[in-house]
Amino acid sequence: MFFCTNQTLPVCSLSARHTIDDHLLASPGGEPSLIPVYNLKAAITGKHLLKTIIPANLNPLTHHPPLPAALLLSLLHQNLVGRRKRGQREAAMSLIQTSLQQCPAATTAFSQFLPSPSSHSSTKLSVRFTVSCCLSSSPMTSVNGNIDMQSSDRNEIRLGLPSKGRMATDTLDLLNDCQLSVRQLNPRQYVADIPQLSNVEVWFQRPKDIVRKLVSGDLDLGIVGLDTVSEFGQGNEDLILVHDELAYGDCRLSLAIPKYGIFEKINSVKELAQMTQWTAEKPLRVTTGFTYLSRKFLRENGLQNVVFSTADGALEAAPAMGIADAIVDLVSSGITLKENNLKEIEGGVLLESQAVLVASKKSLLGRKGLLDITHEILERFEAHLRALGQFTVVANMRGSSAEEVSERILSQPSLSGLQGPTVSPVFRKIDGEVKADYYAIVICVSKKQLYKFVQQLRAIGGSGVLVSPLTYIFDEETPRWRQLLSKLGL
Ligand SMILES: Nc1ncnc2c1ncn2[C@@H]1O[C@H](COP(=O)(O)OP(=O)(O)OP(=O)(O)O)[C@@H](O)[C@H]1O
Ligand SMILES: O=P(O)(O)OC[C@H]1O[C@H](OP(=O)(O)OP(=O)(O)O)[C@H](O)[C@@H]1O
Repeated sequence: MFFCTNQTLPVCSLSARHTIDDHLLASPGGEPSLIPVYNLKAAITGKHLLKTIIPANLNPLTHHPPLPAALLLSLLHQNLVGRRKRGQREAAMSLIQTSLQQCPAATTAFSQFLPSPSSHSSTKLSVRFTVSCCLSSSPMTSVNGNIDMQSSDRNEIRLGLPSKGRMATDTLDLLNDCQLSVRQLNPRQYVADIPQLSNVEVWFQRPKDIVRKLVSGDLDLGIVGLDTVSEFGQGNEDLILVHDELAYGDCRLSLAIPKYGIFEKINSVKELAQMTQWTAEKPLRVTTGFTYLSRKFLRENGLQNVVFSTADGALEAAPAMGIADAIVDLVSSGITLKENNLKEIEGGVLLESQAVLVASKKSLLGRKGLLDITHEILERFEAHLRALGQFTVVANMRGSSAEEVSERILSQPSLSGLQGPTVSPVFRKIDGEVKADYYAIVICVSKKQLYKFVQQLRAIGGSGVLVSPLTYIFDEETPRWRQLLSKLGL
């Protein structure tokens, strides 16, 4: 990413590698279908495809007010190394050229950089673009090398999801289970949408970048582990937990020390802090990816003389390599610690973590439509997660009236379900007359309690028990929604 200037206008250039193979291959009959992608007129208003080539933190197409027509798409580098026939390549180039010619500024750039046809000799077609936008006013600033497009200017709501790692698949599964499937046109594309939620852009990012971008205002909502929010959010009050228990990504952030040597008899943080070894000259050496939380935790636990080092993974190797005395890392099964001769100690858990839905408070209060979208996502998550732990049980019970059957059921507190049983008569023809001497009961039962429930039901005359999974349980109003409104002062 780089900046350049022209004489009168501030110009920002972004470069992004983008392969056009997929668009070519996807088109019926192998004919290039580049016009929607590279037609600059369409690009200015049609946000859809140009997003493919624009990095997450700048979207000139959705910039509001709309950018002046001088959106400059310049073809910088062309590397034709694909399985393209010469005719197809030429057709593609001609389409690009036609499209670019619709923007006078772009035409110049294109003719400057268009490679000669003789260079189209390889077997895979890939093109690197630079997207430049010229602005008559300058809403862009450069902050630590990042471009700040005054993100509040955009109209879309942005949801950040983990692009890879442990959380990625489970997050998509959760959304899928809530009928909020993410539609990603190309696995290499970092932007996607959720057809059920209009005006929502999904941006795939590394978990820590999701938190950073929530803080910078480049994302509005995100799903990451609580550990990541706590470490990279660093207590920032703009970050609000909308749902703090999404029921996956369970792990704990723990301090661990070797089982051997000077630590053999150390079994608690208190004992670790009381060791006389740690001095200003020879401090406790801790390797962690969570320096913010670790520093706070160790200080609060009386460990003053500590130095930190970081690594991107496999931290458990650090003590055995002689690089560290202790580590602070995520643990779930504990196998990695065990296999590396390390142990957790009493009082050494910094944080219990699982996946959470987090939002920017500023966005919630300022971005049009975000509160409604957040409400919908929250309701769907809550309804799905509540249902996950429950079965619906339908059973028959002989009785003289619905009230009498209900009384029998309610006499057993564990049979009362969420609000109480639904009891309805089962009509049969008895001696030529339609009568109800059986009642069907419908109750929600915790999955863990199912067998005990069936036994109790039988004990009071239940029979023909049918058990089925539940998809959603929508409550009257989710307590988390009320909590969110109160955190926002609404
Ligand atoms: N062993 C584990 N068991 C369960 N959940 C874990 C475990 N390790 C990590 N997690 C959760 O998954 C999240 C992502 O972890 P992962 O290691 O995949 O991140 P990453 O994107 O590869 O991070 P990094 O950018 O540091 O490489 C963590 O923040 C945590 O919430
Ligand atoms: O308690 P366990 O079930 O053994 O899991 C713990 C390990 O899982 C995570 O690492 P990950 O596998 O994501 O690899 P990494 O070390 O490269 O981050 C974490 O950093 C631990 O190393």
